[in-house]
Amino acid sequence: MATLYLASGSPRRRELLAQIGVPHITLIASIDESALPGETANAYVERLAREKALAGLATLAEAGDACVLGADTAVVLDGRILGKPTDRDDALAMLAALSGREHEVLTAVALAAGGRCETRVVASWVRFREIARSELDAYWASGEPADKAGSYAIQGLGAVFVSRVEGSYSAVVGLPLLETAEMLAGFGIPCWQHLG
Ligand SMILES: Cc1cn([C@H]2C[C@H](O)[C@@H](COP(=O)(O)OP(=O)(O)OP(=O)(O)O)O2)c(=O)[nH]c1=O
Repeated sequence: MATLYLASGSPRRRELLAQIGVPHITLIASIDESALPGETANAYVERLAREKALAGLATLAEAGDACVLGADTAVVLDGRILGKPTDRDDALAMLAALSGREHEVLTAVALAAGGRCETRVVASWVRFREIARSELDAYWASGEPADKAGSYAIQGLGAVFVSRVEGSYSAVVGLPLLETAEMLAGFGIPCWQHLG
């Protein structure tokens, strides 16, 4: 069986892969996350996931039978990509824009091995209730928004803002587990390995 590497610094992605019983080794592969001029959100997350997987593969001295997984998540509102906030003002502006509205969450997964690289993009929709100004300040002070796309975490304190989710909950957190399991199977890597 191929050895799976996860090209990600995200603790959420490590936990999600572990949740479905897929052993892996974490790699750190840094890439430039800026969007290209005119690039759609869909094309953006797919490109970043692919670049993370390929950059991860390139760090391995001996690629052998290695398979590298890269992923990227973006929140999309009115066609605008909301990535991780640069600072407090940026986070509060994002959360105020998301307040009382529905937005799309796009997560792309890429698997690279040998000369092969496959990608999938999963779309989900999340609706927020109205958020009060005082809640925005308190939420920022919790530290949770700082490293999350769209400045919130559905799996954390941010859950109190979420009135509705349609699509893949695990994709919103950072890795669509159904689609990831299907893709891994195509590379000969099964899930539930902890069951023997
Ligand atoms: C919307 C949302 C995002 N997120 C997180 C998932 C990702 O870690 C992050 C989006 O940023 P990404 O750039 O996709 O990922 P990352 O920089 O954290 O990790 P890496 O590129 O090394 O894989 O936001 C949540 O944890 N919960 C949520 O509800």
